[in-house]
Amino acid sequence: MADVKTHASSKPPSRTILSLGNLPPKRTQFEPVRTASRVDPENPPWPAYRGYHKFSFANATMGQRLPTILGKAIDDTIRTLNEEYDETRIVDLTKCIERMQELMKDLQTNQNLRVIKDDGEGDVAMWNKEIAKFFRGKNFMNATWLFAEAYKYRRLHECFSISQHWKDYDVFFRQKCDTFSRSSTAVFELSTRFAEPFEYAKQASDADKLKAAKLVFHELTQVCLWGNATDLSLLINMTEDDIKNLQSTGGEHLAETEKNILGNDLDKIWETKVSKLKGGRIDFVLDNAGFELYCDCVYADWLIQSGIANEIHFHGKRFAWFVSDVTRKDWSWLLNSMMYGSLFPNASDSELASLRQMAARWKKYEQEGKWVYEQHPFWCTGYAYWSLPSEAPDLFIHLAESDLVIFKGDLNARRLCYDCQTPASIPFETAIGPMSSADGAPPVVSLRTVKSDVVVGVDQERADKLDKEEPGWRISGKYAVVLYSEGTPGEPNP
Ligand SMILES: O=P(O)(O)OC[C@H]1O[C@](O)(CO)[C@@H](O)[C@@H]1O
Repeated sequence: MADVKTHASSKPPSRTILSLGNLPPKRTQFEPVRTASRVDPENPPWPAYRGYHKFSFANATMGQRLPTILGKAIDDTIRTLNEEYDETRIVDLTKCIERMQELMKDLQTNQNLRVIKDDGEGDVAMWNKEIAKFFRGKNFMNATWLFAEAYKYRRLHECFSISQHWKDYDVFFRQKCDTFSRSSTAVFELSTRFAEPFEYAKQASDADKLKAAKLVFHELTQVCLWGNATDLSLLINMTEDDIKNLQSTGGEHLAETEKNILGNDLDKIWETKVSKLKGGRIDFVLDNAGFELYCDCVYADWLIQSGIANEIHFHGKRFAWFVSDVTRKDWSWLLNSMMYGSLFPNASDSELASLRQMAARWKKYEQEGKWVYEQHPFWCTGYAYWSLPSEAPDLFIHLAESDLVIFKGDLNARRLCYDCQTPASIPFETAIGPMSSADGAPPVVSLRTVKSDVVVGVDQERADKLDKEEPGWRISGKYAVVLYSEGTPGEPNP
């Protein structure tokens, strides 16, 4: 073999200096970096966040938060194990715990992402196609944060879904129930206002009614928005008072917090959409169980009573997801414990009656088909919503029939915007790509308290100032956005 160092071709070429004076000037900003057709889960429209990025919340989440969350999940399962008496179930659950410990090892030693085992769930094909096409050879820290974090929750589900007796076990269920029962002040603040059917003043003219409806819309949308501040995955060490502060629902507090809504389309949503809607269909893509779900339901109740909607679809998760997301069990738990439970030992009889009155009405909505709870497998995948029309066309066509789709919370916002380093000033419509521009894309609202890096639809100067003066503002949950896209009416063509 020729010595590479002395071979003629290894000599550096002599330097040629080009004069480029007549070419167009260099640009420094290219937006978006990738056009929709070149975007894929490993290559979002702007550079992705990844676990190894120390500048991003991805790093703390993948490195510390996820192992802590998994450790608590193991503790919960051991508690259940200690309460079990049947030998076959005990042996079966012990294996689930061993699988969780293996997952912990994979996470802490940053293993490559393997395929999901076939546990008969409707999402296995979607997961494995995405892993095979885009994440082969990637590990927890260098895969995109959105995918790696979602993948961890799917692997956690697999620990149970391949068991015999514990397929639907929810390691976060105890915690979810617990926060709702610790939210009594805000729970009764709302139930005592909204238990009685909503009515306009007797002499009110149509104009008065519209004005009153606008005010209620403004305030209830904010109640629904700030209900998202109580997120179990972040509030592990919260005191009762901290929770109370986050949940204040009084008018004064709302006026104060409206200043913290950095991108605020509330008026636009009312003027162009909600005020014109009569007997429409509204969809909620839910986020957290317990108090946030309760706020969503209070809001949905008013949307029905005011005649704005006659059908509400609630989209939840099929299994335990990002700690506190709503599953069907959480949904039933909320309505039934409001109706029959004894969660609030210090509440007065009249407060408890208000809660039961509301629960009875909500259950009736369900029986009448005015409220529909759904759980499409796509919601528990690692795909961003840019992929919703192509990966879940049935779901897209279903959403296209809605008059308004409200996406709750931070994770939904991350998935709408592809969870990448989008400049803050990029308009919401651009940031959500096909969910705004695809044929049939429905009107979409994002109600989000900001708890992770990606922020769009916000004045760039304000975002830059906060980056400089208030480090941590992107993950504190102190700020929020209410962003709206009108969509692209027409026949869906996913
Ligand atoms: O319940 P939310 O509002 O979706 O928030 C979930 C939290 O978890 C994260 O996914 C990070 O783990 C962030 O999106 C956010 O901090």
